[in-house]
Amino acid sequence: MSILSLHNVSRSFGALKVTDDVSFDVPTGQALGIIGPNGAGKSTLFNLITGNLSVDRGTITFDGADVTRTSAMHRCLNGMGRSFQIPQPFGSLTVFENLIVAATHGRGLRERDVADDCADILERTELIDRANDPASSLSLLQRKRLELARAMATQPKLLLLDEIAGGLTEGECRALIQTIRQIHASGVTIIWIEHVLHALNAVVERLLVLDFGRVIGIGDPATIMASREVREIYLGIEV
Ligand SMILES: Nc1ncnc2c1ncn2[C@@H]1O[C@H](COP(=O)(O)OP(=O)(O)OP(=O)(O)O)[C@@H](O)[C@H]1O
Repeated sequence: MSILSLHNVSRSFGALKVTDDVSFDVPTGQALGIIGPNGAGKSTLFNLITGNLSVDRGTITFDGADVTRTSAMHRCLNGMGRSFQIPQPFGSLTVFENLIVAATHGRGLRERDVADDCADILERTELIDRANDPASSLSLLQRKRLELARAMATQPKLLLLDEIAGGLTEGECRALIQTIRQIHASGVTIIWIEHVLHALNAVVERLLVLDFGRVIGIGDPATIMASREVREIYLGIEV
């Protein structure tokens, strides 16, 4: 059973085809990693999946329903949560208030109905000690954790992570991986765009490679990373 299916999805910006006839399925409960060179179209693909951009052609099915023409808000309310490449929390609000905003808007509920869940998410993302501090006072790792927590506050069935490990030290990266593994183990399906390959490989069961907007490989991570095409195109290694 797939929670997400893309069928022949394409999108251009003017003459530039950024998403080119992309089709793939994500089985419920799986973690899928997406890799590819800068400009390959990874973030654009996320924006098409979440409804932040509209497709030119093709269909997107989420949780059994065709969502191709629905809004980003509709998809969020129905269980798609995402983080953004550049965290943009409400800096003057506290960490807890940031979660409340995400939860009330992302789930269509009132504050008193989401407060306990928000506290629980702050525990799981190791931010509970910073709950009453302004978001602007957080370290980079904590801002990444808040980005993750805000996505989790919408109670996603499918969590999309856009380069959440970028810029972290090795130790910070390991700590974040641990949290993401725990979220995945709790049953959340994950699609994760990442350049930090060891972080991806610690979590995902399948890898998809994009190049010039096309899927050039999808499968188990070891097979994908060993393939001649991926090594040539993505890693720039001549074989
Ligand atoms: N709104 C837009 N208008 C015009 N061109 C765009 C737009 N958004 C993205 N592009 C172009 O589409 C291509 C793919 O961009 P995208 O951000 O999806 O790539 P990416 O794989 O996520 O890159 P990175 O790894 O650097 O984040 C790039 O050439 C980019 O300049």
